[in-house]
Amino acid sequence: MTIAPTQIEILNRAKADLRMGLPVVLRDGTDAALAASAETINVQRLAALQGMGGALDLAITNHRAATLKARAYDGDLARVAVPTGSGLRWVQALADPEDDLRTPMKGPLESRRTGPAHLHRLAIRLCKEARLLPAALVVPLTAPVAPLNLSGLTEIDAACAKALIEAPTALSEIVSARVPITAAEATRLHIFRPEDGAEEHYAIEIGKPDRSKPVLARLHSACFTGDLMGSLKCDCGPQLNAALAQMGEEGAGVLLYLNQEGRGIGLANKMRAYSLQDQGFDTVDANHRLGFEDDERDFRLGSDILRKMGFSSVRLLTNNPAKIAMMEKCGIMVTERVPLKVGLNAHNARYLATKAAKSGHML
Ligand SMILES: Nc1nc2c(ncn2[C@@H]2O[C@H](COP(=O)(O)OP(=O)(O)OP(=O)(O)O)[C@@H](O)[C@H]2O)c(=O)[nH]1
Ligand SMILES: [Zn+2]
Repeated sequence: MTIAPTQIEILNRAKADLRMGLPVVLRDGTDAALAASAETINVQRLAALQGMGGALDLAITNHRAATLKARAYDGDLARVAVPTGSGLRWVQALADPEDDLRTPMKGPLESRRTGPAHLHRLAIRLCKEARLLPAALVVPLTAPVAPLNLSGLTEIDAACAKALIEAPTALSEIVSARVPITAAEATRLHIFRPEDGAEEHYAIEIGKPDRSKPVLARLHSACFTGDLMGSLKCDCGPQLNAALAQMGEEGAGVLLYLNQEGRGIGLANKMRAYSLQDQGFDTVDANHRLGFEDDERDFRLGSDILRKMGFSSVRLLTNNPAKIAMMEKCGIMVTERVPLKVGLNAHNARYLATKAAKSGHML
C-alpha cells in the first residue's frame, strides 16, 4: 500500500474537478483527450480548448441529440462538432434544454461519424456521475493539437474508470444509533458509507426484525421536494410516512433511504426537469430532453445494504416492478409486493399516470 491515490480516488477527484469547471485528462492506450463539463466550463477554459487546434466536440446523449435533431452516429451518443468561433452560450444552449422552445433552431449541427467515441462516452458518464448535465466538451490530445501544459490536471485511465463505474459500490456501516420517531419509538438509524467517497445512504430499522423471516422493507429514493418540503408534485412524502407508519404498526421493518435524488440525476437536474414539466413535458420526456434515461438509479445499493444488515428476503413496499426485479436479480427474495398507494392529488395525478403508462408502475 502506497500513499498515492488509488484509481477510485482519482475518479472521484475527477468528478469534483468537473463540478468546478476544470477539464480532466482521459487516457486509453495511445488515445487521449481532454474533457470538460459543458455546464460548468468558463469562457477562458473554453477558449483554451478551442485554441488547441484539435477537433473539439460536444458529446451529448442520443436522447438530447434526438431533441436537437443531431445525428447520433455512435448509437447512444452524438459527437457534435463545435464550430470555430462558437462561444459559451452556444455550448450551454445545446447542453441545457431550458430555452429549447424559445429558440428551437440551434443548427445546422454537424455530428462526427469517424474516429473513436469511447472517451466521449466516458466523459458523458463522468458528468452524470458528478450530477451535472450529461454534456461534455472533448478534444483529442494526440497530434496535431498544440502541446499544452497539463500539469495539475487529474488523469484518468479510461478502462479502469469504466470498470469502476460499472462495478457495484462497496459500502460499509459506519455507525448506528437509537432515534425514537413518531411512527415507532424503537427505531435505529444506520449510516452506510461507500468506499468511493460518494454520498452516504441510510437504513431506518424499526423494532428488531427477525432476520430468518421476510422483513417489511422499502427502498426509498431521496426526494428533497417531497420528503422535506411537502411538495404536491409527487407522492414521495406520503409514501415515506405511510411506509414508516406501517412498519411501526407491525412493530418491525426496514426503510432504506437511498441518496439517489431525482431518480439518480441529482436535485439541480430534477429542478431542470420540473422547469421543462412547466413547459408541458411529462416526467419521462423531461428526463430525455435533458439527455438522461428515465431512471438513472442503481438499486444494487439497496440489496447490498439489506444483505449487510442480515436480511435475505423482503415484503417490499412499492408500486415499481423494476425495484422488485432488481432485488431478485441481486439475490434478495421478494416474497410479497405490498402496495403503497397514498398521496394522490390534483398536482401529481399526471405524474403518477405517466409513471404507470411509461414506466410500468402499478396503479
Ligand atoms: N427526474 C425526476 N425525478 C423525480 C421526479 N419526481 C420525483 N422524482 C424522484 O423520483 C424518485 C421516486 O422515488 P421512489 O418513490 O423511491 O421510487 P418509485 O420508482 O416511484 O417507486 P415506488 O415509490 O417504490 O413505487 C425520487 O428520487 C424523486 O426525487 C421527476 O419529475 N423527475
Ligand atoms: Zn418526490
